[in-house]
Amino acid sequence: MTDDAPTPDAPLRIGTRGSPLALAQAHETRDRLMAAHGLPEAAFEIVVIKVTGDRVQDRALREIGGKGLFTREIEEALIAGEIDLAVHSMKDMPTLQPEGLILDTYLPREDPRDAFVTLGHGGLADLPRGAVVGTSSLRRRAQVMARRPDLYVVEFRGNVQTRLQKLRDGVAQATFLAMAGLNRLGYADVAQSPVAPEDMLPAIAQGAIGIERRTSDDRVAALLARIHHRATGLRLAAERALLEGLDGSCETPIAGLAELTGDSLRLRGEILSEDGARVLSDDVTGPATDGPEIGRAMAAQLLERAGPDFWTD
Ligand SMILES: NCc1[nH]cc(CCC(=O)O)c1CC(=O)O
Repeated sequence: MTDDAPTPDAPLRIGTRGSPLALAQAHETRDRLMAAHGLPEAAFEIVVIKVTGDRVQDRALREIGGKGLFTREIEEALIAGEIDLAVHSMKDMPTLQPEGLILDTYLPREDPRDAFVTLGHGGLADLPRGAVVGTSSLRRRAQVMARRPDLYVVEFRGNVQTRLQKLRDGVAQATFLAMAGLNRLGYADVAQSPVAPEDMLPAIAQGAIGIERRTSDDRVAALLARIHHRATGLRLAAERALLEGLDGSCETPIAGLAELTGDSLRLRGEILSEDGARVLSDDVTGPATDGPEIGRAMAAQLLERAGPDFWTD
């Protein structure tokens, strides 16, 4: 290791939210850095930052600020030099980073699929007429309504335990969670079944962890270079170009998934009206390194087909 490696006296400060999933992701980042550089655990410090999105539990996220709600305060700490890197669920990240920050390091992606979680109802198709599905995601809401217009969708927030309790209390018959979150938290026993992307295309970047740093910090850049997962980076480049082209925020139901097979990349994208009545999708395969172009072209194509009033009607 070089002279400027972090030490127990001057540890590398890893910023994260305090939720169980965020902490698991910060620990995974630390463990990968330890292994890649032969550093002791004491060379790292996990710094928990309280963010608005975690404090406010009684309102829908899009009412209190939409995308960036879980990340803005962490980015401020990074800019202020209170932490040296920030670990994020890429699904929650806007496509543009604040001046002075860069987000180009990805850990190997977890399962990107959604999980259908229920206490004894099989799959979405097996739910009785008029059953209730809990979700706070506009995408999942629209996708459920597209396939089962007879169902009711109610707002569902909180951690995995809270949501399972709501199912036990009969507030809803089913909910959706990211497989990645369940896997990272070790909830293998939770009543769940992965939903095929053909049935429900996941959120852009679902299951991917990204690490943000100060653009000027060459030392951290060098440390992170060794844990970057290239294949995840290629997939995310395609998905996030699609998101950026669609100008996606939390306020619009958008789904997308890129997959790599050897040197070829397949990108699937989908936009939905909020009530799920209109669904437009696209599926394009091209060279693995053309993700940004494929994503941008798909966004333009979908917007063209959607017309100006798709999300405002
Ligand atoms: N919006 C919240 C959020 N952000 C990332 C994940 C799951 C983990 C991931 O996708 O990486 C979740 C919860 C969920 O959708 O179940």
